[in-house]
Amino acid sequence: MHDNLGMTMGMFIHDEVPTDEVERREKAVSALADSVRDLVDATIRTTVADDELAAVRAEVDGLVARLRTAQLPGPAGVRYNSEGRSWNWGNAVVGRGNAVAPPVDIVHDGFGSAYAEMTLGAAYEGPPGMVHGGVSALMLDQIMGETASGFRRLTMTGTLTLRYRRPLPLGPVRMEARIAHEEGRKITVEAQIGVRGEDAAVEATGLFLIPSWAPLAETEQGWSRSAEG
Ligand SMILES: CCCCCCCCCCCCCCCC(=O)SCCNC(=O)CCNC(=O)[C@H](O)C(C)(C)COP(=O)(O)OP(=O)(O)OC[C@H]1O[C@@H](n2cnc3c(N)ncnc32)[C@H](O)[C@@H]1OP(=O)(O)O
Repeated sequence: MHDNLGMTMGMFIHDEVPTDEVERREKAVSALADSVRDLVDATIRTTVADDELAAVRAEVDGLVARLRTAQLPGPAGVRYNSEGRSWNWGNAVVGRGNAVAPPVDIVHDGFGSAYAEMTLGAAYEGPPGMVHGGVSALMLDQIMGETASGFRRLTMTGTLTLRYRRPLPLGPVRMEARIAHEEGRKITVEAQIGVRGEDAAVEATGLFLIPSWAPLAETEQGWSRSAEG
């Protein structure tokens, strides 16, 4: 029996918020996420006394309670309006409202090719002073998925293969992805992440699939590049 695992195109939420309002809200949400990201870094690195930690915690709990006075019943989802603007503020890599996501701007330099530069700080540590291998995989999955999709079609990760060639130090990093091959609903993407100007730390190959329940191309929908699957 064919099983689409419960996911359909209908899970992308049509939300008729005017684009200028989306952009105003996005700025405000991003600014808060930036501050919360700073809070995460400070929480990891602080050496203040225990009673000061407890006092800060009480204030943070108060802030959480204020935000919860009005909130969505579940995750943010992927939304779009009929002007072609889409937004995905909860996405784990590029979500503008997600303080867990490193602040990443993926640049698409033509269909089938993309790159991004970002700084991965203390919150992304695995081996001492190094980027966690799962974080590299996460970042690569996102840029590879976006590259496969090109925001023209919906793609999902089928198989991701990673080769960790050398440890990646925390700090500024660069990743790149390009479509290597494409046949029907199957798109092979190659990518890498590393210190800019140095040999790749992690190399990746991924098979991305346009699900059988999704159209082969969605260009007529005109979704902007901030849409995510
Ligand atoms: C709307 C407008 C656009 C806007 C939108 C833009 C979005 C742009 C941003 C995206 C950026 C997101 C970046 C994060 C990307 C994730 O994180 S996606 C989340 C992780 N991945 C998943 O959850 C996928 C889970 N798996 C599934 O949902 C389903 O198994 C799949 C992958 C959709 C495939 O299901 P299906 O379409 O029903 O395919 P199926 O008929 O089973 O198989 C078709 C063919 O593919 C092969 N195949 C199936 N599964 C696999 C697999 N896992 N590996 C290898 N081959 C496979 C089959 O063997 C078969 O091959 P052939 O026999 O035809 O040769």
